Amino acid sequence: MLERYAFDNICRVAFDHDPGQLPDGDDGFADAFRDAANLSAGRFQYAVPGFWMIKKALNLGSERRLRESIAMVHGFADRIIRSRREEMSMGCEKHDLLSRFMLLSSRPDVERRIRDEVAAVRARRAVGDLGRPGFDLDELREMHYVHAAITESMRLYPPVPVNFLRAEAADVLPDGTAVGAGWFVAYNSYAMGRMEPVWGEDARAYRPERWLDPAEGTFQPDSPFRYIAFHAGPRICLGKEMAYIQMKSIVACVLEEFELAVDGAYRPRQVTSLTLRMADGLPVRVKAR
Ligand code: HEM
Repeated sequence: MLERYAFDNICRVAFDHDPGQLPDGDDGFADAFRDAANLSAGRFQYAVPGFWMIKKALNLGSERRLRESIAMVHGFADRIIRSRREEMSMGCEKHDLLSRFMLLSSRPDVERRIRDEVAAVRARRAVGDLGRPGFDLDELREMHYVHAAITESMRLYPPVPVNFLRAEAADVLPDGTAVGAGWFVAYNSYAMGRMEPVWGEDARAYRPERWLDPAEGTFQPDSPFRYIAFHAGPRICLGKEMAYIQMKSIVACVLEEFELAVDGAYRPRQVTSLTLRMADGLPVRVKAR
């Protein structure tokens, strides 16, 4: 559900199109996009590296499906671009906002602290404004613990778990490692988020407090080269701040209204794709408060 929600929202921002994946819509574009991402990621998993090139040349199996999915995605994008050009030539443009969901690790103590913080922010409102649904930008900025809880979730479960870049020219990495022209350089954010040399002995523990100033309780950002979930350097994610606003807003609004219970014994099967996904979703018991 969270994935379908994220997809609807990113499409609203990028294309001003609602693929209607929520509540349980069916959209050829969404399926084609998902297939294209999964099949491209699958190219890295062949026992014989580069075998996909032969399948591609012969237009067989997964490569044929990938070609069809990409054609559908391109066709969709071309139609959107054409219609936007027409709209712009007629002098009308539309603007929209993006939301993006994330998975919050289920821990009753964390959930309680989030609720306390959200309630405290709401309580600071003027009396006549107390019941207004949602939170404005300033209120979201005051939610340091929510910010820390989300950041900590993405340290352990980065939405982009592995990232590959291709060196255009020969180069040398800061630690002296030589990289040849045309080489692929990959980093594994999922592994980095769990490494003791990077995060200390409690690297695998979900501990939002590690992001908070002990005295002030305010969020303390870390170097993007260490906390790599949004990439780092000149190509760092451009939507990071927007993503936080939306994730915080959703976490605050959902936890204000509902109690969520995840079966601690359930181990979701993670899928290797361009983004970190769970094969069968995450069953959650939801109770109105
Ligand atoms: C939790 C949410 C998000 C995560 C974890 C995330 C992560 C990333 C990562 C790792 C990259 C680098 C990809 C690469 O260079 O290979 C990236 C790039 C980018 N992201 Fe995000 N992203 C998120 C949300 C968003 C949102 C909401 C937007 C748009 C509003 C966005 C816009 C972009 C753009 C435009 C780039 C390309 C930047 C460039 O290459 O110069 N992202 N993101």
